[in-house]
Amino acid sequence: MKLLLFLLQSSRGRMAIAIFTGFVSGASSAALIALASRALGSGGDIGSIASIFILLAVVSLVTSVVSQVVLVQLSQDAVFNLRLVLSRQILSSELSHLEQLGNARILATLTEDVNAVANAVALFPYLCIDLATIVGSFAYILWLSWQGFLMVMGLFVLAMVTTQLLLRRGYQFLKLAREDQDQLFKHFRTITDGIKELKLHYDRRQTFLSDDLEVASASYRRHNVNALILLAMTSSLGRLIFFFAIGFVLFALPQILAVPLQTLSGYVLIFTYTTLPLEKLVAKLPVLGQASVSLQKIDLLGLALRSKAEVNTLPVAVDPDWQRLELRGITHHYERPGEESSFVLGPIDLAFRPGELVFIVGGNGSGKSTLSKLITGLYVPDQGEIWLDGQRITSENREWYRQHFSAIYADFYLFDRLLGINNPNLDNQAQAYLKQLHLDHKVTISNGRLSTIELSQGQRKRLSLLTAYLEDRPIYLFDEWASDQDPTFRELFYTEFLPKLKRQGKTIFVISHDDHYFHVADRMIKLDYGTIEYDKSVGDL
Ligand SMILES: Nc1ncnc2c1ncn2[C@@H]1O[C@H](COP(=O)(O)OP(=O)(O)OP(=O)(O)O)[C@@H](O)[C@H]1O
Repeated sequence: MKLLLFLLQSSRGRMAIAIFTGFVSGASSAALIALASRALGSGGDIGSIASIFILLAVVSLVTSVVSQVVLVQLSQDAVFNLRLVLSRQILSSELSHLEQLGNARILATLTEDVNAVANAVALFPYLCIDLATIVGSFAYILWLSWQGFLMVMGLFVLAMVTTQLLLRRGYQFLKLAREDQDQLFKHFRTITDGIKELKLHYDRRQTFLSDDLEVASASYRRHNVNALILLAMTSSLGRLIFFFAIGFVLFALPQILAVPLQTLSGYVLIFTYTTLPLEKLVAKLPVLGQASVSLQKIDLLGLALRSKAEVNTLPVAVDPDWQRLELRGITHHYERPGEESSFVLGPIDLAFRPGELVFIVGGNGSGKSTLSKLITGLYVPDQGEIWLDGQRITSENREWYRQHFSAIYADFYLFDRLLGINNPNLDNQAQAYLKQLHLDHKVTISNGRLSTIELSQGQRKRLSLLTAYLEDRPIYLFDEWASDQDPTFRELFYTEFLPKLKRQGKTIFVISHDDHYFHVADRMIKLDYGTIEYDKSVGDL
C-alpha cells in the first residue's frame, strides 16, 4: 500500500493510465479463458469465437505493453526523485542534527532503503498485470454464478485473514532486520575507515570480527530467516486455501447448488489459470515487505530531517564591506543520549570587525571547533543571537550569512574539481596559486579539474587552501590548519600567507595550538571548558 502511495505521489495521471490499461489487459486475459471455456463447452460458432479470441488477445497484449511501459517509466522516475529528494533533504538539514543521526544511518537509507524500494518498484508493472488477471478471473467467476462467487470470496477473505497474522509477524522480523542493517553499516565503516588500526593489531581485529561484525550479521541473518520463513509459510497457506477452493467448487458446490457441467469446467479452468499470477504475487511478498519497511525508514529519516530542515533560499550577494559581526549570548550543547553531563558552550558574547586576525586558543575539548561552527553558521545557536551589520541571522538568511565564510576544518573534504567557482580565468589563476603552495610539480588543473588529490596529508591540506584562495570570501577560518605542515610551510603560513590575506582586508579566525606564532595575531580569544577565559589584543598579553 505504501508502495502504491509512493508511486501515486510521483504522478497520479500516469498511474491512472497504467492501472487502467493493466486492468483492461488482465480482464481481457481472463476473458480469453472464459471464451476458451465456452468454446470447449458449447462448441458453437467457432469462426466468431475465434475472431473475438484474436481481438481479445490483441487488446490484452497492447494494453499490457502500454501499462508496463508507463509503469517502468513511472517507477524509475519515482526512484530517481526519491534519491534526489533525500539527498537534498540531507544537504539542507542542520549539521548538528545530521551529526546526531550518524553517518551509518544516513548511508544505510541512501543505499539499502532506496535499493529495496527500487527493487520492489521494478516489480510493480508485473504485479499490476497479475493482480488485474486475478480480478478479471473473479469477475468471470461472478458472471458464471453469483453464489459461487460469494463462496469463493468467502474463502478468499478467510485466506486474507489467516495469512495476515503470519504476514504481520513476518514484517516485524523484516523491521528488526532493517535495524540490524544500520548497525552493520556502522561496522562496515569501521572496516573502511579503521583498516590500518585493524590490520596492525591481530587481537583487535579478531575481537571486532567476533564481537561486533559477527554479532550484528548473525542478528540480521536470524531476523531475515524468521521473516522469510513466515512469508514462505504465508505463501504455502495461501496455496492450500486456493486448492481447497478448487476442491470445494469441484466436490462440495455441486452438492449445495445445481451447477451445470459447463460452469463447473469454467471454474476449474479459471482457477488453474489464476494459479500462476497468484503464485507470482505471493512470491513477491518478501521484496514488497522489504520495500515497505524501507519506505517507513525513509519516511522516518525524512521526517527527522524535515523537522530540522533549513529554509532553502537562493542567497543574495554577500557584502564584502561588512562592518560588525556580533555574537550575543550564544550557547550550544551536544545531546548525548544516556549521558548526564554533556558539553555546553557559552553563553558567548563577542564582536568582530573587518580585517582582524583572531586566534582562538585553548585546551583540547575547550570548545574551539564548536565556537567556530557557530561563527560560520554551521551550527544554529541554542540560545542567543548572531548579528551581521544590524541584521539578525535567522533561518531565513543563514544561507546568505554562510556565504561570507571560507573555512578549512580539521576534518576537511577535498573535492577533485573546483566546484561552483565562476571565473573565466580559473585554470590559470589556480595554476599560479598551486605554484605559491609549492604544489605545481604535483598537481595540474584542466577545466577546473585537479589532476590528482592522492597526496600526502600535508599536501592535501595545502591543496585545500587553493579553494579558499579562489573563493575569495570576506572572512576566513582555519581550524588547526598548520598542524600537519612541515616547519618551512608552517612558517610560511603564519608569517606570509595570513598577513597577506589580512592586507587584502580579510578577517581571519585561526584555531591554533602553535604558541610559537601567537604573536602574529591581532587578538587572542582563549576558551576554557566552553567559556571565554580571556579575549585580549596580543599587545596586552
Ligand atoms: N559531534 C559531537 N557530539 C557530541 N559531543 C561533541 C561533538 N563534537 C564535540 N563534542 C564535545 O564538545 C566538546 C568541545 O569539542 P570541540 O571540538 O569544540 O573542542 P576543541 O576545543 O576544538 O578541541 P580540540 O583542540 O581537541 O580540537 C568536547 O568535550 C567534545 O567531546
